[in-house]
Amino acid sequence: MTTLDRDATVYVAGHRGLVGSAVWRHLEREGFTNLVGQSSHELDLRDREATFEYFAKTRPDTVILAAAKVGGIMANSTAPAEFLSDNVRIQVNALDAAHEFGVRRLLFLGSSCIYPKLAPQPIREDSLLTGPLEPTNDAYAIAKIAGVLQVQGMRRQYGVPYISAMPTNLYGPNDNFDLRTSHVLPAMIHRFHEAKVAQAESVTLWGTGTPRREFLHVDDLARACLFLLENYDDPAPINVGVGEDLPIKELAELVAEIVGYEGTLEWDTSKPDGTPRKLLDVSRLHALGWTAEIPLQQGIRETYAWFTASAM
Ligand SMILES: NC(=O)C1=CN([C@@H]2O[C@H](COP(=O)(O)OP(=O)(O)OC[C@H]3O[C@@H](n4cnc5c(N)ncnc54)[C@H](OP(=O)(O)O)[C@@H]3O)[C@@H](O)[C@H]2O)C=CC1
Ligand SMILES: C[C@H]1O[C@H](OP(=O)(O)OP(=O)(O)OC[C@H]2O[C@@H](n3cnc4c(=O)[nH]c(N)nc43)[C@H](O)[C@@H]2O)[C@@H](O)[C@@H](O)C1=O
Repeated sequence: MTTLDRDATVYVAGHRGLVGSAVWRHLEREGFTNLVGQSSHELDLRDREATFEYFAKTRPDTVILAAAKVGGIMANSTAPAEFLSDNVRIQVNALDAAHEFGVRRLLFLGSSCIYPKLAPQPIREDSLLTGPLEPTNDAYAIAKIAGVLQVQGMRRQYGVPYISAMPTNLYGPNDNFDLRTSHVLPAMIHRFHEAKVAQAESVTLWGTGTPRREFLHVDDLARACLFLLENYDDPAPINVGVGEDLPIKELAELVAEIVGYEGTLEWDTSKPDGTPRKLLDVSRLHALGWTAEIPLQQGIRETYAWFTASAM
């Protein structure tokens, strides 16, 4: 157990995004006084020289690497070259700069999609690299796997206590609600809200509705990030999830009820389903003493309230 110095410089890379903004809020609540962040316009982490200059100037003590090119199933499957290239460049530059400028603690965020498409459920950390990937996000997964391996390599070669966490599907305030590029939960909130306002008779969702997914509120993830930085120091990536999943069809019914949409659901089966199931085994995290706290229904209610307030 290492208690992070509340006055040390902590760089939250991606601090305006879903995860980075939640991490920032949590660290502020926990008394951190010297948080730093840059928008992608101020610092494009794909630019190696600019990244090294920023680290040289800022000299962070701790880094949470939540900057990435991120998107839902369609964004991933239609722009694989960008998902691979952007993410490899962002993480290689940030990790190299962290080592060069003496960052003491670093958390790299991967994703549950790095595991094989048909991994035994719930998915244990040691399933990594045991089978073929899900084709709709294989490019992104390969980039993230490279990040996990770089962190492991840096630990072995330089002896730095850097770690990797693998969150399950996330949701919450500051998510991307764009109907083409978002993940399923923000897409459903947006679609059902629009349909309620327009009094539409039906809403069309993607795929068959049969795949199962697990959803973690981003405020829970933010708590887990600090917890891991203070309590976890191992080369193996660690899963972060709730330990429960549900079919997309049931999620749709739940979101429709919360939003107050009473029309029917249609399924566009020309759109991809993705992996049939992605439930993380969270027993290692539970054994360390951390569990998720925000129930799905409450989290969706709060996210819907945030969505309507921010759309005003
Ligand atoms: N959302 C999810 O369901 C999941 C996310 N994760 C992981 O969590 C991390 C954060 O994801 P999330 O918060 O959802 O994503 P968001 O898209 O909400 O945020 C991504 C952030 O990265 C920044 N960013 C993107 N490209 C660059 C760049 N070239 N240079 C500098 N900054 C950049 C963006 O900055 P700006 O806003 O200034 O443009 C933004 O703040 C990622 O590593 C992702 O893989 C893992 C599992 C699930
Ligand atoms: C976090 C994770 O997220 C992605 O993987 P995913 O879980 O498959 O992504 P998703 O949230 O977009 O979809 C989940 C399920 O939901 C169905 N679905 C229904 N209707 C809509 C809909 O309207 N939009 C979306 N996006 N999906 C829909 C959709 O067909 C699929 O069956 C990867 O990018 C991966 O890289 C990654 O890291």
